[in-house]
Amino acid sequence: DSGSARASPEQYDIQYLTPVEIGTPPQTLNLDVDSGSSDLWVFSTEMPASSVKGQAQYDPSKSSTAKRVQDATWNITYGDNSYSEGIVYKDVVNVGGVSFDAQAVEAATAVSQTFTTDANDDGLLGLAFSTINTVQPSQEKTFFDNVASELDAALWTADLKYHKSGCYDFGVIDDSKYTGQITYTDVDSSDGFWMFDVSGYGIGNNTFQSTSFQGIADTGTTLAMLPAQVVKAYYKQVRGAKLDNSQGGYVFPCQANLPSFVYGVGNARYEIPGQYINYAPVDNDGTTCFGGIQSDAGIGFAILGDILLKSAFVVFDASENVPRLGFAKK
Ligand SMILES: O=C(CN1CCCCC1)Nc1ccc2c(c1)OCO2
Repeated sequence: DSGSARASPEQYDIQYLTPVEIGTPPQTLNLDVDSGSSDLWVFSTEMPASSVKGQAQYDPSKSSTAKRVQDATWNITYGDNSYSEGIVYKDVVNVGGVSFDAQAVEAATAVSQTFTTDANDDGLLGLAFSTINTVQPSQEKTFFDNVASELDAALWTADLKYHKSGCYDFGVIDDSKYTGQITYTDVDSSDGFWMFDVSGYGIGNNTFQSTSFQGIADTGTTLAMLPAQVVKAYYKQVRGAKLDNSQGGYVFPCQANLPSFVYGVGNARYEIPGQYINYAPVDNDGTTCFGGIQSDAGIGFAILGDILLKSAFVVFDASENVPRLGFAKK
């Protein structure tokens, strides 16, 4: 079995949304596929109308295959302090043609303001490791863990794009989506994340610095949060850039000509074009812009979010004893 689903960007590529069919007859919700968390949760008819502003809601009462998981609850707080909680059903879930008939569908009963204000995002589909799923008293499995044994290969791939729709594929590596070789590197999943070593970095055409640091491949995070010294060195190359704590990070004149950012995976080198690093204006007249590369200070590891992931074709491979990540140019 294998399948493919669209990943469509919201404004500024803040996140990418993927249509997911839930229940019988299928209810289609647009979810944020998030390799940085492991709960599949949805806006639902179980939450107060005041916290729903345009989102599609999962209605278990309209699904003949929905079964309540008695006494099960969940609650999750993300790195940006957004929050959701609720109850649990088992139901059919279909992503890009890959289906599982008893997936834990976590129906929200409450969400934080940031979720309510994003009318297009109907919930999340977590693809990190099931060890950090938040359902209590019995932890549930991610969609990928549930379907892995049925897939032609126990892997999924991310082909995110700059201001364009891309794809998440399940069970197959589509060789037409990348060029050259895929470079693989081992994953340390002990914290539940797709965590690996970045082997170094380079700024524009400057010499590559072979200084490795740990990071997680996180499709659910917009920006690339990197070690403070790396970020400082990058913006030193941008005239007019400054760390503006009132904005929450480095900003620069929107007209700035940004250098590219090179990152290493093993002996391979991948480049984020400078254009990708001009994330979005912070003011209405578009004079000051917010950087797509920011500091990971206080997190404990780097977060390789969409700004970085969209520069490559990425393989999330659980087919061997040790999980691994593959990167290829495209
Ligand atoms: O919170 C997220 C991503 N988050 C995923 C769920 C939807 C809303 C965005 N990323 C994140 C992860 C670690 C962080 C952080 C942000 O800010 C500081 O540390």
